Amino acid sequence: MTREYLKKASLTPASDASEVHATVKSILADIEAGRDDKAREYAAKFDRYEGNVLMTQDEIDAACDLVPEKLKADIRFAHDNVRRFAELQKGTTTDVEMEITPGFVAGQKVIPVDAAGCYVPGGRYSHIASAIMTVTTASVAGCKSITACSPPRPGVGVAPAIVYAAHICGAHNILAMGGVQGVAAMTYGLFGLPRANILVGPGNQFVAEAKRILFGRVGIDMIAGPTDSLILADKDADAHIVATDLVSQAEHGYNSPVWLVTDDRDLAVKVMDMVPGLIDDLPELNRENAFAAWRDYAEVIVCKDREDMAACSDEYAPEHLTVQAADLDWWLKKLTCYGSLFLGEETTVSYGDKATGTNHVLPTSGAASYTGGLSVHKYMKIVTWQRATRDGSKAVAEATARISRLEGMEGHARAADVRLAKYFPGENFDLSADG
Ligand SMILES: NC(=O)C1=CN([C@@H]2O[C@H](COP(=O)(O)OP(=O)(O)OC[C@H]3O[C@@H](n4cnc5c(N)ncnc54)[C@H](O)[C@@H]3O)[C@@H](O)[C@H]2O)C=CC1
Ligand SMILES: O=C(O)[C@@H](O)CS(=O)(=O)O
Ligand SMILES: [Zn+2]
Repeated sequence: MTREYLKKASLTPASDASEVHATVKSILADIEAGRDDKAREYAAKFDRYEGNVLMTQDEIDAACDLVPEKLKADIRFAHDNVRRFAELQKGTTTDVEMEITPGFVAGQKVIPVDAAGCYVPGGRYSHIASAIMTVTTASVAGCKSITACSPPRPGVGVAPAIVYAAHICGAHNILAMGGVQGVAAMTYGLFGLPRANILVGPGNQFVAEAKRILFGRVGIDMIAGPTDSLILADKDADAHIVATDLVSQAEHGYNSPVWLVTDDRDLAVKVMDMVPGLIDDLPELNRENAFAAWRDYAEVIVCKDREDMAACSDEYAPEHLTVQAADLDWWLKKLTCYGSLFLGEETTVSYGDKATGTNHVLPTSGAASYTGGLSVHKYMKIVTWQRATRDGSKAVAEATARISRLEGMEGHARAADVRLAKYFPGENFDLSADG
């Protein structure tokens, strides 16, 4: 049996890519030329915001005062989990050194980048959790300057809970600016900010494209665009939970794909019957997003067995991958392409999105085939160093001279020759290409 598509997407995240590219490229060029004033113009155009951009301490304090105590406690709970997980990950990459050959030592040193620019999305929803995920990891990495930027609401500014989260997680600057203009402000060093060395954080297709275009002059974490999610479910999965979980991630936006992959046709049919009712039951904005995402981007695929399900999932390389099937250890071992994996019904993508401690800034649109999500490591440069004694350099110099000469790189070879001549006068070396 080949794979059977009970539902096939009519659109993919690449559908409007060239239009988005042209729009973003021209906004970036405009802002690079027109600096702060041009960025303000775009904020007025896209977000109807004309207020202060770089938040003052008084503005930050006033926003924090507006956040209810219970929500503050929840934000601190999530921050603590993300911080401790980031610290654990940081400990896995450390400075090391070894004596490569006698007298010749080579080492690795881990250095955090100076300035991190953290994008916190806020067009449709107030992504408090994204502020926690990005700022906390930058802070644990040891970045000296951390800027959080997020779209302001007209007449209000950045959502107070986002300001509170960015502040307690360690942001040094908070910028009331979203979209391409926010990304540009951090990259070009507008509003008195230092130029970012790395841009991190998720966002819509405009934000993701801005990061993609700017990559090279600034580092980026990855392409973390519109959310996507895949659920692997077998015959024993609870159809209501599977359907609820699919809808939970389709609400992100009209362009958020969700996919169900199963080897049980009956389960697939049950889930497809349930989804429209669950979408109807959502508040208006969420309903509109999920309705369009389910109609245009969702897929339901019946595979012949679990081997085929795993292969199918790896082809999608989803941002979020959930397994609601027997033998979770088998799946953990088998699956290779995902941003974050949720094993069993007892956990769910929403937990990881908001509070578990694993990062929710994750690769989308298949990028999980080559990268994982945001972690403390994305801010850390792993560099190398070396030093040698004169005796220790001898064997390396001889090999270098001969290899360089064989390559035709006489200048390189002579850098070795002069050292051999200086350190070992009177000794003869055969440093010819065929020596
Ligand atoms: N991959 C990941 O790890 C995560 C991804 N996300 C994704 O982040 C996204 C958030 O999107 P939004 O709510 O829209 O917030 P957003 O903050 O990413 O985008 C809002 C900004 O988009 C700009 N914009 C809107 N229309 C535009 C246009 N026509 N031309 C140029 N700029 C325009 C505006 O300047 C506005 O400030 C969703 O797609 C969600 O799925 C969210 C969290 C995590
Ligand atoms: O793409 C993601 O990771 C989002 O699901 C995270 S959140 O739900 O917007 O917090
Ligand atoms: Zn989510």
